[in-house]
Amino acid sequence: VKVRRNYYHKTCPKVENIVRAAVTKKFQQTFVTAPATIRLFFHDCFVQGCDASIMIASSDGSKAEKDHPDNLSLAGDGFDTVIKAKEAVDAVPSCRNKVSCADILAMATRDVIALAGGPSYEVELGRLDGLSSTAGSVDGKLPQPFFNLNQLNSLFAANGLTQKNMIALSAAHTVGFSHCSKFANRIHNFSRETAVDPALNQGYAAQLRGMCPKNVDTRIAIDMDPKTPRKFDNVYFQNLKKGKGLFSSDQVLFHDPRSKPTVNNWANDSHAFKRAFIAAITKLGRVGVKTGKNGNIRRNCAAFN
Ligand code: HEM
Ligand SMILES: [Ca+2]
Ligand SMILES: [Ca+2]
Repeated sequence: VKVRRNYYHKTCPKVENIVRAAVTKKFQQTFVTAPATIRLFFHDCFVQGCDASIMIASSDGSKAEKDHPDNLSLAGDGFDTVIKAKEAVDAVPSCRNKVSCADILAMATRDVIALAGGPSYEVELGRLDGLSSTAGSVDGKLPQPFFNLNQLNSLFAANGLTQKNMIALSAAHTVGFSHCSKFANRIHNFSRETAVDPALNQGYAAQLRGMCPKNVDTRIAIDMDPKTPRKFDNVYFQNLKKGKGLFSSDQVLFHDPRSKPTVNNWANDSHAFKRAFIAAITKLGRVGVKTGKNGNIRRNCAAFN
């Protein structure tokens, strides 16, 4: 493991306080800060590792990761959170250009989870920023909402994460929004026999059809957790037990006998869930960490130095 606690102890000892203050301010302006930042961290870590490659803007000649179709629905507030926190860090003369964008994203993610009522944890630091970002590199690296358990497990295993880690991290869908297109197949044209996915709770399906009618405006997004959309809690698992998982990839965690016991456990035991989530997100933060010549500290998170 290359990342560790207190990495900036000498160079920028107050970095965690500086980031927390900037993130808190942004969170108070809009709740979307929380889900947008958490998802940004996930999409960063699964493509080329946790190296802020997701932050790079496309330039004339090359399309960057953020413009791959799987990343187009990342909310702008996540990017803005990292940029604001970086500005706050760089405003302190001794910290200027000493803290990586990848670490700022990891700290901001930790902070928004706590702000949304989720578990608090010590964040490991010491990631350098990556030196490449291409849309092509995203192909096949991110999970799709129609994935089954085997597909989910193999993609997470490719990043060193277990099925338990995957289930714990999926609970990030306890906050935030989804566009209607991401689950439209489950409520309008599921199969030749039935328009609505039989795994969906009937009442919930009717609600979803009301919020997301067939030719709904593509910009419409709805809460992913119908019960506590603004609280980072284990209600995600309680929802799955009621057939209220929004994506097939959520619902399958309760329907597949291999993952069902874990869902049942964490639906009943929020402390066990919190412990598992902390272990999983800490492991996620270690994926593909760059050090030495493989990275640097970007002056501008959206552009290479
Ligand atoms: C397990 C496989 C996963 C699949 C198939 C998946 C898929 C999706 C999809 C389709 C959306 C909706 C995007 C939109 O329409 O705007 C979404 C949102 C979200 N995902 Fe996932 N996701 C997965 C795992 C994760 C993980 C591991 C995390 C973080 C640890 C995460 C965090 C989020 C968050 C916070 C949102 C809400 C974003 C917002 O409100 O801006 N997801 N996910
Ligand atoms: Ca990355
Ligand atoms: Ca919730």
